[in-house]
Amino acid sequence: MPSLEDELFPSTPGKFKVDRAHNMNRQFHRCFASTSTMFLWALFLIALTASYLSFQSFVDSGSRYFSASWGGIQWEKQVRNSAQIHRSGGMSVLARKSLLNSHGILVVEGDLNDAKLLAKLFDVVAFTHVMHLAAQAGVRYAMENPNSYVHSNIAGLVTLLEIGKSANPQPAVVWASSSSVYGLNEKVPFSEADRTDQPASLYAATKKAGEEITHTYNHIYGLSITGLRFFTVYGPWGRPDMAYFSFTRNILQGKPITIYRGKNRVDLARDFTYIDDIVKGCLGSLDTSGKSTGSGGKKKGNAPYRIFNLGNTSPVKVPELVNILERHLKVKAKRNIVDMPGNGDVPFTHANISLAQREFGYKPTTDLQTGLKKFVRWYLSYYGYNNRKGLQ
Ligand SMILES: O=C(O)[C@H]1O[C@H](OP(=O)(O)OP(=O)(O)OC[C@H]2O[C@@H](n3ccc(=O)[nH]c3=O)[C@H](O)[C@@H]2O)[C@H](O)[C@@H](O)[C@@H]1O
Repeated sequence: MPSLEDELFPSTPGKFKVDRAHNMNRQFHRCFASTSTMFLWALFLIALTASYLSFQSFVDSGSRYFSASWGGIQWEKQVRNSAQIHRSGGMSVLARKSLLNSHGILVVEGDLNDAKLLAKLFDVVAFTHVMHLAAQAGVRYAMENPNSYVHSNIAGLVTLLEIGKSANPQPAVVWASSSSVYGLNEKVPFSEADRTDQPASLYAATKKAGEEITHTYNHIYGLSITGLRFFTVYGPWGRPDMAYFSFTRNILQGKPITIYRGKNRVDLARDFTYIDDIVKGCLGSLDTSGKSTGSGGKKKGNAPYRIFNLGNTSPVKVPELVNILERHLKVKAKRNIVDMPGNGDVPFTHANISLAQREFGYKPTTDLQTGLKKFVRWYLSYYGYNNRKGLQ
């Protein structure tokens, strides 16, 4: 009898360490920020994979992480209906699984490495765009489970690109790269043309490899490619492994938090970017993605190959992040300050977003103070802390 862990996680090595306290009887929610923008494309959102998503939140302890099977006339009909191109106006929602379902958007639970499933989906629907957000994410976990990064971020990406290049019509592909590709780059703020040949972690190296691999599919097959370098995304429904999330949990539970400090005791800093701003960047990328030129694996002309930074352009030091959380939670953190271990972390990130601003008007509007307030409000309500006195 497979253990609950096996039930919850796929066959791939990509086991993301989920805090089981979050798991127990939590409804499976695949979550994205909601947006009022209308999707005018038959969009294939690859938000499920053998490992965790950038915006993955909680998995129901009772349900299977992957649906047992797919296919058949009824299933194909559901996929087709769900991918119908709607006329403009109205609301298309990227949010929780149940909400997606209530808007007639079918969520197909499957493994990014399942080439048969992806081929079937493209056989059933002529997708015009793919928004590929699935990955084994996380800088530090790569040292514990390196194969899961290769499996999802390299093999999984190639599986998707192979299906995309053979599709007719070929979709335009927008996918999640990472600010971590800048690695040990010291020129700030980071611009897309800066050095990215010194990744500091295996995770960053697989994202950099993804940029090179997608370039070959653009060059050989005419796939339109847009890579988005996300800068430390945070917000409601986020990832429990990330600092802002795990710090909130520990502060509320009275447990200590570990704050890494760089060389010469310098504070680390990140260009934290709120999820709603990231979603606007994703939508802007889809709107302007340009068409793939090939079909059935044959290139018929040059197709766009683009890379954009999606950041907030104002890095904040990690200790300041903790100060803001303490203010919103009205609880003092138990700080344990240690020198940054050699775990692939970089001292700072800082995005130059002028390219995305020029190309599709990307403009982040949520500062960290405001974004963390929204996150804390969501966290307290989702985990039922609301009845605590004195907490907002
Ligand atoms: O920008 C990105 O592309 C990356 O952003 C995050 O990576 P990271 O910035 O390391 O985010 P956190 O893990 O939340 O760490 C934020 C900061 O807190 C620090 N930290 C983290 C954990 C901890 O226990 N203590 C601590 O001080 C980290 O060194 C870092 O400076 C995501 O985890 C990556 O998946 C993503 O690719």
